Amino acid sequence: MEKTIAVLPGDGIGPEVTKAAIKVLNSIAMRYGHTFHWKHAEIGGAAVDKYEVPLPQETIDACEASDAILLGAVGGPKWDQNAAHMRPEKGLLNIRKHFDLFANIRPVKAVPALLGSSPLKEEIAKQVDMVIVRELTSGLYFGEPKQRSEDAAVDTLVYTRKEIERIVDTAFEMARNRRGKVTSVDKANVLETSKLWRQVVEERKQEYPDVEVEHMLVDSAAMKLITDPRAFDVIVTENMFGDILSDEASVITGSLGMLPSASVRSDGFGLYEPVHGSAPDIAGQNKANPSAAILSAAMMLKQSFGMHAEAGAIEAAVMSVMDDGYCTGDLSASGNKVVSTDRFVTKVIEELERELVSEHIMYSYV
Ligand SMILES: NC(=O)c1ccc[n+]([C@@H]2O[C@H](COP(=O)([O-])OP(=O)(O)OC[C@H]3O[C@@H](n4cnc5c(N)ncnc54)[C@H](O)[C@@H]3O)[C@@H](O)[C@H]2O)c1
Ligand SMILES: CC(C)[C@H](C(=O)O)[C@@H](O)C(=O)O
Ligand SMILES: [Mg+2]
Repeated sequence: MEKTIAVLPGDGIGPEVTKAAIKVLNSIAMRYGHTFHWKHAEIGGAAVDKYEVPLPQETIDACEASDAILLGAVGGPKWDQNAAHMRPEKGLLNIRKHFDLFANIRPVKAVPALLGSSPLKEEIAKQVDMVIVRELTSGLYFGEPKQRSEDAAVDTLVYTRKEIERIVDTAFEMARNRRGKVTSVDKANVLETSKLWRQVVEERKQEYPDVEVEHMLVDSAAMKLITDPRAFDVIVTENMFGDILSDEASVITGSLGMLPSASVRSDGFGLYEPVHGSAPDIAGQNKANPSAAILSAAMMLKQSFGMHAEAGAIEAAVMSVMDDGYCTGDLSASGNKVVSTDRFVTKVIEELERELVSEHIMYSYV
């Protein structure tokens, strides 16, 4: 197959982990006979510096001319004092909205070689296998009015029935292909948007009689994620709750640097990015864990291009390098050998080039 991929490295460790993902994808292209064309463009702080906007039209054009988008991370102290419309994060929010990427899929699965790095007991962490389905283009991030004066500030939480229906349907479809359980997380004891959310889940569940549904308040869900994460299969929730719960869930796997994500719309077009941020504290030091970016690239192959075997090969290669005892500094507690970002990527590519690599599908989300 021939595909064009827009690459938006962004800021901090974004360029380091994106470069790693591209190396892995080039190795896949060689092995499976695909051609990937790369269209590099700026987003976030890098775009603010060059174009004075966090999402320039040039970047939108590059993405529109591509089959999928691969993104690193945005943000950093250099731009933290910027006005809201000039913040790197605004570029990320705008690109999600522009392309209507309403479904943010964040799979969380225990990695056997990293159980020693999980803050949870091994017997709990090792059975974790869930997907967080986060609504990404509405809610508190986008609601109007959004404004600030000297003595007061306003953010607005709005959800329409249609916005809730489409994300809830995404979660039900996914649960059908997994263990058949959806946990809808809200704050229906306080928020009107959550009451509508809960009502829509109740209505939509009539179409999915084979799926078990439970409702959980977000504070209780945050507690349960740590005490009994095995109880979750598919979690569906609104934008901000999903942001918070996914960082919390990520550390069960040992590190935020492990968690990939896909942000997709109904026709399969998507943006793929690690869940983590630009990690300014380790940027430019060849220390970042590239796994989340590499596994996000695997999600792209599977979800946007239907390349299931190729995605499975990448997931297997990353796991195999960890099984062989290699990791980056964020996972030093696992007892594995700490190597640089570059060395880790070289190891992954060596695994991919070994004919024996098993094309084992680790994450189940499509
Ligand atoms: N999707 C995104 O682009 C995204 C996501 C989250 C935060 N951010 C932005 O990133 C900046 C920094 O935010 P933060 O510090 O709160 O969150 P962060 O995710 O960047 O970092 C949190 C901690 O995790 C570590 N970490 C994160 N990714 C890692 C990796 N791949 N390998 C090893 N260690 C890793 C960092 O070193 C840091 O100690 C902010 O400007 C924030 O807005 C961007
Ligand atoms: C950087 C920020 C705007 C973003 C979000 O909150 O969505 C990030 O935390 C994420 O999880 O992708
Ligand atoms: Mg986040």
